[in-house]
Amino acid sequence: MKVTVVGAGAVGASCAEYIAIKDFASEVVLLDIKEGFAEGKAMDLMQTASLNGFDTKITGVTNDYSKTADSHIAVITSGIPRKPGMTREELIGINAGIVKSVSESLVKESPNVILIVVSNPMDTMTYLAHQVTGLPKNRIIGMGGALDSARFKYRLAEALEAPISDVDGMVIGGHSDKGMVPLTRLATRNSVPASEFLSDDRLEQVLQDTKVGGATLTKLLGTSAWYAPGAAVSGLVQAIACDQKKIFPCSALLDGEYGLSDLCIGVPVVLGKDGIEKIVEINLNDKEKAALQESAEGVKKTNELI
Ligand SMILES: NC(=O)C1=CN([C@@H]2O[C@H](COP(=O)(O)OP(=O)(O)OC[C@H]3O[C@@H](n4cnc5c(N)ncnc54)[C@H](O)[C@@H]3O)[C@@H](O)[C@H]2O)C=CC1
Ligand SMILES: O=C([O-])CC(=O)C(=O)O
Repeated sequence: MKVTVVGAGAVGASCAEYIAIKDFASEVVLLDIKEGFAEGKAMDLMQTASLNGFDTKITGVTNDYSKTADSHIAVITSGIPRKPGMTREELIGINAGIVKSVSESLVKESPNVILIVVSNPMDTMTYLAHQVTGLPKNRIIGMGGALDSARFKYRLAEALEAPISDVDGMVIGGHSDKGMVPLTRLATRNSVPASEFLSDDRLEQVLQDTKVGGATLTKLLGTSAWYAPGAAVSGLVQAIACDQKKIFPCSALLDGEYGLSDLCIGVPVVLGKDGIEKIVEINLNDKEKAALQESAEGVKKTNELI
């Protein structure tokens, strides 16, 4: 199993590290446009192999797509991150051009590849990757919901004063400060609805904290987060590589599901060896439907900018 990660920056390197540590891929190719950068990151990571006990071979290349040939999965993290005070949408001017050329180059060398798009604004970049590559819709996946759900679980565990392994929850909708739809009604602590333990106000606070999860970290760090994003991507890569058939909320091209079409937005999907093997349609209540609809309108507005 060969995995390419484009962009050897904070998220790309973290993602390569988690993939390697889980030791399910034979090879990870890190590619960056900055001369020697991916080579350096790959060498540093390889020097953790004997310490962390993995056999995945990580190589780094400077913009040489021939080295990515016949990748099963490719992750696109190339592009600029936001700075405090910015929205993800403001990155579109620079990142759209990068995602377009990177997607084209990847597919040229690996026509059967499954693409995972991370660069922001992610839902629009996922839509753009569809437009420029024409790959079937199961083979382009946007990563946002897996990360947002991990942040939701973190906030739920904090509110419930419970271990994170005891809580479950999912975030659908666009990967943006306003567009995320944390499904508080369906959140649970060990199968018991979280609403049995938390007041409406506390659950609303969890929801709001989740939606600004990325912005909160960007303010603290001066740039956006990378550990949880890298771990979330590695989870998607593993689900595909190991044909796990796990459900993750991912940005998928919709064609009528949830009453939405012609956009990529976060919905629950089954991930397996063919990428998105199924879009799972869950019954939303009127409030959740309205929130998803509003989120979709926001994503469509951003899509108009490309
Ligand atoms: N979807 C999500 O949940 C998340 C998305 N992101 C997004 O991921 C992107 C990367 O974030 P970071 O890794 O923190 O940024 P970073 O600046 O640390 O790394 C980006 C890397 O991309 C490289 N790059 C730029 N243009 C390239 C090109 N044409 N070809 C190959 N490499 C190129 C840069 O040289 C740099 O090393 C940002 O757009 C950020 O907003 C970040 C976290 C979560
Ligand atoms: O906040 C950002 O800009 C990066 C990102 O998408 C996240 O960490 O959720």
